[in-house]
Amino acid sequence: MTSSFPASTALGYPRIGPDRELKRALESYWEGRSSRAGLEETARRVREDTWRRLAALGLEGLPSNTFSYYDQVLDTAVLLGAVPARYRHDDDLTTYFAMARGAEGIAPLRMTKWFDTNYHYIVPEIGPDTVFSLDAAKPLAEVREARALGLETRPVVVGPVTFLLLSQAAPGSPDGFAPLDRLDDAVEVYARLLAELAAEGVGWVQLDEPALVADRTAAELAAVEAAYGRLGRLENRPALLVASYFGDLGDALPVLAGTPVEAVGLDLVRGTAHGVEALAGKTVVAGVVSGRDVWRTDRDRALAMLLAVRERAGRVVVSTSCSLLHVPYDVERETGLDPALRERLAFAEQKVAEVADLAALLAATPGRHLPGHSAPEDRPHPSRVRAAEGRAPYAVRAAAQAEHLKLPLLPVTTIGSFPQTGELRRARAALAAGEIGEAAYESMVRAEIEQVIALQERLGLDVLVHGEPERNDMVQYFAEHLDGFAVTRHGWVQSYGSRCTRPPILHGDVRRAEPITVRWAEYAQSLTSKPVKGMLTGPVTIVAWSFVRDDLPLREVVFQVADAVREEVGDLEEAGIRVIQVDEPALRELVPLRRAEQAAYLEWAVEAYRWATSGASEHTQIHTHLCYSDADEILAAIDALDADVTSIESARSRGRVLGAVGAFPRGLGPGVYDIHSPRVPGADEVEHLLTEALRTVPAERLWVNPDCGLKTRSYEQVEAALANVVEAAARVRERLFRDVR
Ligand SMILES: CN1c2c(nc(N)[nH]c2=O)NC[C@@H]1CNc1ccc(C(=O)N[C@@H](CCC(=O)N[C@@H](CCC(=O)N[C@@H](CCC(=O)O)C(=O)O)C(=O)O)C(=O)O)cc1
Ligand SMILES: N[C@@H](CCS)C(=O)O
Ligand SMILES: [Zn+2]
Repeated sequence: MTSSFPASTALGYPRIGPDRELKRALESYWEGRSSRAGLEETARRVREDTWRRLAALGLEGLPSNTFSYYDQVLDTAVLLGAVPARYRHDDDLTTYFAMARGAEGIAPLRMTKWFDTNYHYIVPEIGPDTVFSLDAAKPLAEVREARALGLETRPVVVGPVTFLLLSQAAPGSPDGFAPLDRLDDAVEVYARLLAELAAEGVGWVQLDEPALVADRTAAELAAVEAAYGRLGRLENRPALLVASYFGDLGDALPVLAGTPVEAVGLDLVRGTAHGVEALAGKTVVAGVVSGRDVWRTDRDRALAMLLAVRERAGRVVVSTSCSLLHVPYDVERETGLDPALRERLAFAEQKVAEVADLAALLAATPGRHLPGHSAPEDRPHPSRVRAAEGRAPYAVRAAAQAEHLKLPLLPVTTIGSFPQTGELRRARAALAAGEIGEAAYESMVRAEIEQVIALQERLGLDVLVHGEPERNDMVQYFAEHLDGFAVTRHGWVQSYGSRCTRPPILHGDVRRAEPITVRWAEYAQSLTSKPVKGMLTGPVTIVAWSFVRDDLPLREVVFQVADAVREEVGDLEEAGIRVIQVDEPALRELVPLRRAEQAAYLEWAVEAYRWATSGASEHTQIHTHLCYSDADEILAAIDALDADVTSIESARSRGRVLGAVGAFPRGLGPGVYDIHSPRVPGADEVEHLLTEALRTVPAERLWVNPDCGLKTRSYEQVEAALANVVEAAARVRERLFRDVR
C-alpha cells in the first residue's frame, strides 16, 4: 500500500496569486462583471503555476487541494456535506459563497481567527441532525488536474478532530451538544474519501490537525485515538500524514504514535522534537522551515534538528513548519527593499528552495549529530518592562471627562475608518508609482476628511472621526512612519476571502522620528466644534500583524512600539484632541495556544497598552476597540487595559457578548451594526439592540457604535446605516428621559 514519502515537501502554499489574481477574479465574479468560467480559469491558472513552480524549485512532495475559493475549513464542510439548509442553492458555487458572504436576507456563517494567525476561517455549523455525505469532487479534480500536468500530488484536507473542534453547534442544538459528539459519523465520511482517493491511485493524503497543539482534554485525545485508529485500520486507503503545526503536540504525540498512521508532521520552529522517539517506525515530516515568518532559515540549526530527529525516530522528511499561506510569494520582486535586509528574507518561493536544499543536504549527511551543534535552545534575554504609573481612578476620570466633553447620554460614535473608495486606493497606487505628487494626494485626503466630518455632523454623531483616508491599512500605515520597519510592494498575504494585507517587516529597533497622525486629527478637529477622536493602532496589534525580528523577545518589541504610541498620544493631546482611541483588535490573537503560557502574555500585553496610554491626562478620554475575537475569553485583560471606553464587536453574537461584558465597570460600546455584511440595519433593529444592552449596561456607560471600522463598506450603505443608528439612539434617549420624568 505505502510508497515512501518524498524527501521534501511543503504543508501548503499561498493561493491568492502572486499579483492577487484570485482576489480580482473573485471580486469581479461577485460584482457580476465576469462569468463563472472566467473565475474557474483564473483559479486553474493559479493552481497550475503553483505546482509547476514548486516542482521547478526542486520540491518532491507536492500538496494539492490547498487551493480555495474562500477558505479551507469551509471547503471541508462542503466535502463532508455539512451545508446548512438555509444556504442551499441549485448552483454549488452560489451555495458556497452564500455560506461565506451571506445571501439575500441570510447572514453568512461566523468568521473567526485561525489559531494565532491573522487568517480568518469560516466556522461550520454542526448539529445532532447534520447529515454528513461525501462530496469529493474538489480534491479529486485537483489530483487529476495536476496529473494532467504530469505531476503527482498529496491532497490536503482539514482533519476530523480539528474540523469538529473548530465548528460551532448548529442553532437549536440541545444544551451540552458539541460538534465533536459527531466524530464517528464524520470519520465514516473521511473513510469514504480515503477509499475514493485510493481508487484514484493517490499514494498519500495529508490530514491537518493543528488543534492538537493546544491543551486537549482526555476525551478529545480519545477522539484522536478513535479517529486515526479507525482511519488507519482501513484496508483500502492511501498512506496518511497527520500534520500538526503552530506548536508542540504534547500529550497528543504519543496518542498519534499509537495509531496506524504512516507519518506525523511536527512544527519544529514553534515546537520541539520532545518525545519524537515515540514516532520510530513512522515518517516524521519535520517542519524546520518556518511558515510564519519571513526570515531565512538558519541552515546549520535546521540540519542539526533534522539529524537529531533522524537519529531518534528514523525516517525524516524536510518540510515547512505549517502551510506557507501566511507568507507572501516572492521576495525577489521586492526591489525597493534595502539589499542588506532583502538578503535576510525568505518568502514562500525562497522557503521552498530552502526545504529542497536541506533535503539534499540531509541525504548527503550520513552521520547523526553535526559536530559542534546541539539541538537549539532559546537565548536568554534581558527583560525590559515599563511599569505604567496608573491614571487617576475611573470615577475621577469620568467626572473630568463629563465636564470637559459634555457628551449626551448614549453618545454615538464610529470605530475610525470611513469607506476606502476606489478613488483613494487608486490615488495611493498612483502616488507610489510617481504618477501624482504628494501635494495632489494630500489635498485629496484633506477633501475626504472634510466630507467625512460634514457627513457626521449632518447625521448627528457625537464623537467624530477623521475617517482614516490617509491609511492603506491600520498597521502598514504606522509601519511606514516608524523607524525599524520595512514595507513591501507585492507582499500580500490572505486575511480572509479575497481580502489581503501586506504585513510590514519589523527588523530593527522601533522609534518614532516625528508625529504620525497629529496633522490629520488636528485638521479634522479644526472643521468642527464636536470632539474628534484621534485614532491609533495599539502596540500589540502593530506587532501581531507584522513579521517580527526573532532576536528579541516579543514583549521587548511590543514595548518599543508602545513607546512610540505613547509619544503620539502625548502629541495628540497637545494638539487639542480630547478623545483618543488606541485599537487592540489583535490582543486575543497573540494569546498563546497553551494555557500555561497565557497569563504571562496577557500581563505584559496589558502592561504595554497601559504604558502606551497612561501618559494621558484625566480629561482625555481613552477608547479602545476589539473585534474579530471572542472577547469573553480575555475579559479580565480587557478590563485591565483600563480604557475609559471599550467598543467591541457584538452585533452578530449579541447574547454571548453582553452576557460576558455586560457588567463592565467603564464605558462600553457593544457594536450595533454588523459592518461585515452589506446589509443596512433598520432603526427598529438598532433600537432593539440598545434596549437589550441597557438590561446589563447602565445608560450612563453605554455607547452607540458599529462593530468595527467602515472601510470595507460603501458610502451608500454607511450613510443609511448611520442615520438609523443615530435615530435609534435618539429614540432610546428620549425613552430614558421620559422614564425619569
Ligand atoms: C481589521 N483587519 C485587519 C487585519 N490586519 C490588518 N493588517 N489590517 C486590518 O485592517 N486583520 C483583521 C482584520 C481583517 N480585515 C481586513 C479587512 C479589509 C482588508 C482589505 O480591504 N484589504 C485590502 C487591501 C488594503 C490595502 O492595503 N490597500 C492598499 C493598496 C491599494 C491597491 O491595492 N491598489 C491597487 C490599485 C487601486 C485599485 O484599482 O483599487 C493596486 O495597487 O493594484 C492601499 O489602500 O493603498 C484588499 O484589497 O484586500 C484586509 C483585512
Ligand atoms: N480604527 C480601525 C479599527 C479596525 S479594527 C478602523 O476603524 O478601521
Ligand atoms: Zn475592528
